[in-house]
Amino acid sequence: MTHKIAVLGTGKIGEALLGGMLRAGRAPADLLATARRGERAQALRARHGVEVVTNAEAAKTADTLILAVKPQDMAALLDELAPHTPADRLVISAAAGITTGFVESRLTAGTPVVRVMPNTPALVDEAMSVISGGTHATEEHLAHAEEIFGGVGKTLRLPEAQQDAATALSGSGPAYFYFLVEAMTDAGILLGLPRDKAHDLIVQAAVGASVMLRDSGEHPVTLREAVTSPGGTTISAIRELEKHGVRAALIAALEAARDRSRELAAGS
Ligand SMILES: NC(=O)C1=CN([C@@H]2O[C@H](COP(=O)(O)OP(=O)(O)OC[C@H]3O[C@@H](n4cnc5c(N)ncnc54)[C@H](OP(=O)(O)O)[C@@H]3O)[C@@H](O)[C@H]2O)C=CC1
Ligand SMILES: O=C(O)[C@@H]1CCC=N1
Repeated sequence: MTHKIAVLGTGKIGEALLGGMLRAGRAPADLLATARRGERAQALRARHGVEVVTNAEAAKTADTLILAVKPQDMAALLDELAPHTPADRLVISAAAGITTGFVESRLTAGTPVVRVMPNTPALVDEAMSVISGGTHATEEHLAHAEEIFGGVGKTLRLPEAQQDAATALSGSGPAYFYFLVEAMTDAGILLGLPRDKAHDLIVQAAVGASVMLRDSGEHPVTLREAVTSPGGTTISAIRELEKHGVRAALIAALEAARDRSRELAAGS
């Protein structure tokens, strides 16, 4: 029997996962999607060739349900799903803050639930997905989640207590880098470069630095020191970053993201 996977609430992250599963070789017939609006359903069918069904149909038909609605929409979705979801379905929640306990409490007792925090580089198969199991999730369920999310990048298992922190680091992480690129491109404008050239210079510096961080095995401090020539340009910039508290700002920013994830768990 083929294993059917449904994405429920196919927005930005849901569509990224859907596309990734297709690139990884799953047949469109083995995938289902759900959407709230007709035009969204139409666009998903046109772009991916998958069937777009109701949430109830997805719960009845698919073996694995990936819930990708906003945390604020999760309670309503679970209440809609509960009467149609047999306890043998694997339910994977990708929502920030939402605990496996919350999902379990709204579905049939014994339903296996896995919490996953992916990120948008799933679109280019470079996601980081952090995986935690709920009360009834077995090794087999976790391995199945790893197989799905491993198709769009790296996976890491962490205790659920660390999911809010992981959300702050890797879930939201890409946004911080885009923000830095945007700010550094503005700096290029100030220094008199055309915007498109400034953008290209910073993006390639970011790509090069990212590949070195990932592949060189060197600590970031070592890599930074190699750029920082005595009496040179880099240390003049680093002094300004330290003077303006950029390290403290980043620590505070990620702490705020972690706290927001906790608030979302509480339904606010
Ligand atoms: N964006 C990201 O980088 C990441 C997001 N996440 C998590 O993924 C989830 C979705 O985020 P994101 O993709 O950014 O948000 P989106 O708003 O793009 O996606 C959510 C989608 O769910 C749809 N939806 C809401 N309720 C229902 C319902 N009852 N039935 C069917 N579809 C429904 C929405 O429809 P409509 O279009 O009508 O609003 C929307 O298309 C969140 O919980 C977030 O925490 C996790 C990791 C990274
Ligand atoms: O901003 C958010 O809430 C979601 C979760 C992680 C990334 N985006």
